[in-house]
Amino acid sequence: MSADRPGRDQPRDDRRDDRGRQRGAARSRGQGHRSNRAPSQRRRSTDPARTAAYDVVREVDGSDAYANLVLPPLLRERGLSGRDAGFATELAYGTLRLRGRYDAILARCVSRPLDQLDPEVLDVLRLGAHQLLGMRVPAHAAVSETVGLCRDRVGAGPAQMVNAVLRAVGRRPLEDWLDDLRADAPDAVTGLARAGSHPVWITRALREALHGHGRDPGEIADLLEADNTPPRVTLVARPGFVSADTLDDGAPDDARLEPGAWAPTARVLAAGTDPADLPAVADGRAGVQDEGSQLVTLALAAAPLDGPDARWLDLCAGPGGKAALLAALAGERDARLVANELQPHRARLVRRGLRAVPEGVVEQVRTSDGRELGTDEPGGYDRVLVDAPCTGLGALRRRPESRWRRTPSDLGTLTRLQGELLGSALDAARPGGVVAYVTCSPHLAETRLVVDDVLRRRDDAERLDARAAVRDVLVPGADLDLGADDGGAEGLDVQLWPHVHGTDAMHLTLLRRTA
Ligand SMILES: C[S@@+](CC[C@H](N)C(=O)[O-])C[C@H]1O[C@@H](n2cnc3c(N)ncnc32)[C@H](O)[C@@H]1O
Repeated sequence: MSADRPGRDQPRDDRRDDRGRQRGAARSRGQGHRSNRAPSQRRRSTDPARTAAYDVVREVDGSDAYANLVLPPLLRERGLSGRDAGFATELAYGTLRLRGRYDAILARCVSRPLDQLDPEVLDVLRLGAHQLLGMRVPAHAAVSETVGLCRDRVGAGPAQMVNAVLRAVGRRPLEDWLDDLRADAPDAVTGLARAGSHPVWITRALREALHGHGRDPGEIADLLEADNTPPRVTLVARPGFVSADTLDDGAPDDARLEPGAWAPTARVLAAGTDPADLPAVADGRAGVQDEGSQLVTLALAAAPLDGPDARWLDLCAGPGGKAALLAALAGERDARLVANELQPHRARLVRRGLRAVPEGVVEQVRTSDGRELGTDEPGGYDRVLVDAPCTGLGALRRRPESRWRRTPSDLGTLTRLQGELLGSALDAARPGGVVAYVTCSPHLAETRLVVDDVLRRRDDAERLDARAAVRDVLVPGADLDLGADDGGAEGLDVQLWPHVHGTDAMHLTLLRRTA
């Protein structure tokens, strides 16, 4: 992070001084005046970017809010943009993501158990730790600004303790701390979890998922690190509406797009460009979509099919990214799409996502329980997508706080629902029709085991080669490493990984309805 080294073209008011503080900005907003209080009572006016990050972290930790919903309006409200907005975002998101790692380090520097600290003080310490160990802010700036933040937002009482603890944290480089965390853990998985900032149960599940999906479980450290790295913004050019090559038509001069690694529809947007500034995104011909999501959708559309190919169903469509790509592909083949979603507000998002699609292509956006659709319309569809509600363990890099909110008990309810939705999707497919079972989680209970369980209980469905279907849609020359092929499900299903493919950990099983 170079927030302390501004670029040449940066307006002077936005620059930070060598203490990591923003020069002049507080005063220019009337926040830098001297207080009448005695010096010991005086609250320091702190950097607005750090204050914003603190307020976001508090909202998320104290009120169960979602960082991606709290941060953007808060930045707008406070007039933070450019480097300050970038600094606040990196500080807030990084602190939330790496909370487990920092707590394990702080526990060694604080004389009492962390759960005996006020939650506000603990969040201040985490923010300080992230500046020291995760952001390359000079140590003296990180400590003094965080102590100032503590005085300003929490009070003078704990400031001395915060000062002492952060000095202790900053005395050693990150790698030394991580070596200690790994060495002192009761077992290897706990060491990996602490150093890689994931709950132990998720670390264990991801390790098992690597093994179960044909990869080396030793890749787990790389996977955890990939989850700690914010993804770049990937766009999808929806075929028939805009080509990937012309996606930047009418875009601001500094918008730069690079080809995706796998999907011909994908373009990666340079940091700092707002996707909404691209006309094609604004009018719905393109959208923001992970490349893994694009690949599984393209693969469903490309899967071999005998007989009619006229009616497609997206059973769990909200908020509508895959439905919009499916509709574009359906339009090119004179097929029609029905998009179904349980939640009315998410069904509205689906309609909005489909705004560029000509009316005849979308037969209906319906709001109903997908578990009933197979009974309501048995055999009515040629291609069906079940992008099932899941733990989202494949998209942890996108949602900084989500790993700390999920619990193993979520799995039971979700896997039951996933099985019922897949059963309904198979009922809705005509004999010979194709069903794609997709999750944004690699957890074996949500992927392999759900499919195996459904297949065990019925004799009218068979697994197809999803790997071949994905390979058919790749950009020419792309070599997608999908792990070991043991001749069973592992050789047919597709499991993508952030540390290998740079995508979310999307799972795809393709099935054919046989009778
Ligand atoms: C993983 S999301 C789908 C993402 C979507 N395919 C996309 O690409 O934007 C799962 C969706 O399933 C919906 N859902 C949950 N239970 C459902 C049910 N019983 N029937 C239909 N949809 C359901 C959720 O509200 C959520 O919008």
